[in-house]
Amino acid sequence: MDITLIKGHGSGNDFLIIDEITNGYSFSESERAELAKLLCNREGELGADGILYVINSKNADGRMRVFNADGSEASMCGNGLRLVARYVCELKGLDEAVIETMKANLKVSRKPEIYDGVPTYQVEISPVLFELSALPLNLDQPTLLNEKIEELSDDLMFTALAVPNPHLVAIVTAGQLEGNLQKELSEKVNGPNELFPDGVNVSFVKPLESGAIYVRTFERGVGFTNACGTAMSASSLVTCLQGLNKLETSIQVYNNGGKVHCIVHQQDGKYRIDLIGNATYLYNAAISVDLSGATFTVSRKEELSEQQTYEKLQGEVQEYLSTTLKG
Ligand SMILES: N[C@@H](CCC[C@H](N)C(=O)O)C(=O)O
Repeated sequence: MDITLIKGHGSGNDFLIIDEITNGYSFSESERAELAKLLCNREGELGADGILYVINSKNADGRMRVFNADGSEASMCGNGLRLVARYVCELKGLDEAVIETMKANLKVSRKPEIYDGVPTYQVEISPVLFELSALPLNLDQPTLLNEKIEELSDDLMFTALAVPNPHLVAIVTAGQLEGNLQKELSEKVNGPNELFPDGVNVSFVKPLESGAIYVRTFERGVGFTNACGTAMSASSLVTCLQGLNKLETSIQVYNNGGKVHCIVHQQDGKYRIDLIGNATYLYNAAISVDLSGATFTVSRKEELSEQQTYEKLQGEVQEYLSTTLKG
């Protein structure tokens, strides 16, 4: 099969965007999963954290389906939604749109550039659920709010929430960011285990200056990524719940691939988060895929220049983190 695609990233969390709206592809469910495993493999010519399928929607401007690099489907993807927001808005000539995702129709809009030359989009992260059944997390209690999980760590305090994909968040010290602690416990809860039967995205959050945090995430279905948009949103909310940040106020969220802004809203007892950040395209490509042989060839790859500007932002972020993260 012949496929055209765009490779892009949000905070260095990179995706292959495949447009099923205008290209008329009719992939089966297993083909979508197999394509994710084949094309996202970092040893191949493309490589990515996942595939974003952009599909026609009956009740929104477009629909996003997200497949992780291991072929599993996720209910939501914050960094990916910014890319799909850009794709659908540019395709349809819109400044704002509604995108259907697995569990909710979400508002997206184009925003002033966070950094000169960096296309910037705001996406809604919602619904937010604390019931452990929403992740699921098998503990004999209804919620987990800044509490220990004996099986995972003697001293870390975790909060579990679904936004609506599942997240486990711990606020940590600089020392706890070092070493293998996050990797070991993330591999445990993303392998066969009784606690999280569907796996979970695991974030370590380090408060920086007032109004700023650093978030590192081990993603379900992928491993460590440069950033995870839903994780940064969930982590911002957790810092508000713990009095480290304020509701309705922009929080600067630093990550290994850049920086986003999150604003946590509370209305009628429910939370919703605005995630604002880059939607950068790297290249357009055309490929020819043989799924039965699990091979593909790239017939065209057209690099775009946007990344050069993004790298300036990323350079500044890395410099800032090199001085603030240790404290
Ligand atoms: N990187 C994404 C989340 C992708 C899905 C996640 N790995 C899951 O399985 O829930 C983001 O930016 O939110």
